[in-house]
Amino acid sequence: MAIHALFPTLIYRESIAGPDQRRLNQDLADECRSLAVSDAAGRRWSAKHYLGGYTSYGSLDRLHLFSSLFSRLRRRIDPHAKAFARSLHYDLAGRSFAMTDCWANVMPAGVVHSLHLHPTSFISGTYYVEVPKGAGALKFEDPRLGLHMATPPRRADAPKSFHSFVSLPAKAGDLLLFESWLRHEVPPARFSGERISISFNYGWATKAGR
Ligand SMILES: O=C(O)CCC(=O)C(=O)O
Ligand SMILES: [Fe+2]
Repeated sequence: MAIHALFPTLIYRESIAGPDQRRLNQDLADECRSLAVSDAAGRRWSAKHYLGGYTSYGSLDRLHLFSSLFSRLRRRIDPHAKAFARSLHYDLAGRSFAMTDCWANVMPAGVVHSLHLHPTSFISGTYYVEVPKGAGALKFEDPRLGLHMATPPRRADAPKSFHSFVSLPAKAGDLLLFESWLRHEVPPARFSGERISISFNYGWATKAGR
C-alpha cells in the first residue's frame, strides 16, 4: 500500500535577526510610525480598507526603492526568498528574481487584515518588526478549501497539515514567506501597543535580451 502526499503548500519561517536586531527593528518601527503620520494618502486609504490601523499598501508600496533602511531589509530578505524559490523547485536560471513591492503595516489591537492573496505576484512574505504579546498570528487557508464540497469535518486530533486554517505565530525578527496565491489574514486580537510588520512581493522575469 502506498499513500502519496502530492502538491505541497510550503511556508518558510526563519528568524533573520542578526546581532543588530534591536537597533534595526527600532529604526524600522520609527520609520513605519513616521510614515503613519506623514503619509496622508495612506491614511485615507487605510481609513477605507484597514480600519483603525495604517498600511502604506495603497500609497507607498515600493518602500525598498525609496528608503535606505527598507533597502537594507530587502538585501537581508533576498537570500531567503531565493532559498524558498529553490525549495519550491522553480527554475530561475537565466531569469531575474527580485522584490517588486514592499509596504508597512501598523496595527493596533482589534484591527483586522481580512482574508486576501497577493495578485500578480509569485512569492510574498512579511517581516515582523514589533509583535506585542497576544498580537494576532498570520492565519493561512487551505488553498483547496473551495474544492472540498462534500468532505466530512476533520477529526480534532488531525495533524496541523490537514487543518483547513493554520495560524503561524511570529515574533519580532521573524520572516515568513509563502506563495502569493495562498490566502491569509490577520485576525483581530487583544494586545497592548502596536503590531508592526513589513510585507513584500517578489516577481520573476525573463532577463532582457533572452
Ligand atoms: O502582518 C501580517 O502578518 C501580514 C500582513 C499581510 O498579509 C499583508 O500586508 O499583505
Ligand atoms: Fe498579505
